[in-house]
Amino acid sequence: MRSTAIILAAGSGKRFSAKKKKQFVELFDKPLLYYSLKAFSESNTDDIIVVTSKDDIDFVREDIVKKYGFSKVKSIVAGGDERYDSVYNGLKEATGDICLIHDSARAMISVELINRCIEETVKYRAVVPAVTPKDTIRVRDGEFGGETIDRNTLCIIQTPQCFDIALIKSAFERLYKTDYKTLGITDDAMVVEKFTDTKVRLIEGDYKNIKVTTPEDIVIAKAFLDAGNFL
Ligand SMILES: Nc1ccn([C@@H]2O[C@H](COP(=O)(O)OP(=O)(O)OP(=O)(O)O)[C@@H](O)[C@H]2O)c(=O)n1
Ligand SMILES: C[C@](O)(CO)[C@H](O)COP(=O)(O)O
Repeated sequence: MRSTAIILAAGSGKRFSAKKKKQFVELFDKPLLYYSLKAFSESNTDDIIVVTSKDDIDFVREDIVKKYGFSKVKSIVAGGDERYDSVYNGLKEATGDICLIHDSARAMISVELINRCIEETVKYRAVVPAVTPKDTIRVRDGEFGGETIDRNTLCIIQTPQCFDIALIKSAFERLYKTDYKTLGITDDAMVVEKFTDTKVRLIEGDYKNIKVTTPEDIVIAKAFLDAGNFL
């Protein structure tokens, strides 16, 4: 089974509110995107597609992919306005049997989790990593807290989100035939479950697999790198 990873790096980082896009912010002299590319390159993934802003394609090719020798990268394509648009642009280039869709903002992704995702996707066709919340979770009700939800009935969804390639391509083709901008699509599992009859299997994620979203997160990511294999 051949696998293709789509590494998403075309966001604008509004919540990160920094001069530089978060996927290019450096940790130990390497851009955040480097860490996902390193992990997927060292994993059992066969091919990699990077999706980045049109203006950043040359930088990604010359200053990241070629500089660090990420030879599994087969193409670098332009992203779109929303995450799902970027995913769709990556899917147009994806080949093989299974596809792993990963946020480059989740720079602490491990080779172990990637390989486990591949193994599970070969069996179940649709797989996402998830972790159990550590905090108490409540529904918002205006300025007040609403119902408190039993956190053991909830899970925090991560990436890579992994699918049989024909399944995910078919789901996205159907998505774009609808009024998709009104659907509030925030991940790929939603698309598969809305537009196919496939249930998405949850596998154990990794608390280190955080999504760098606000400035505090880059400090946490640096601490994880500092900790190395200790954690
Ligand atoms: N149009 C987009 C939007 C997001 N992403 C990628 O999807 C991942 C998750 O998105 P998010 O963390 O929301 O990144 P941004 O959209 O950049 O952040 P913000 O919402 O704060 O602008 C990131 O790796 C981001 O680069 C993308 O490739 N194309
Ligand atoms: C795909 C995702 O990482 C799963 O938790 C998340 O939905 C991405 O959300 P974002 O707002 O695009 O960062």
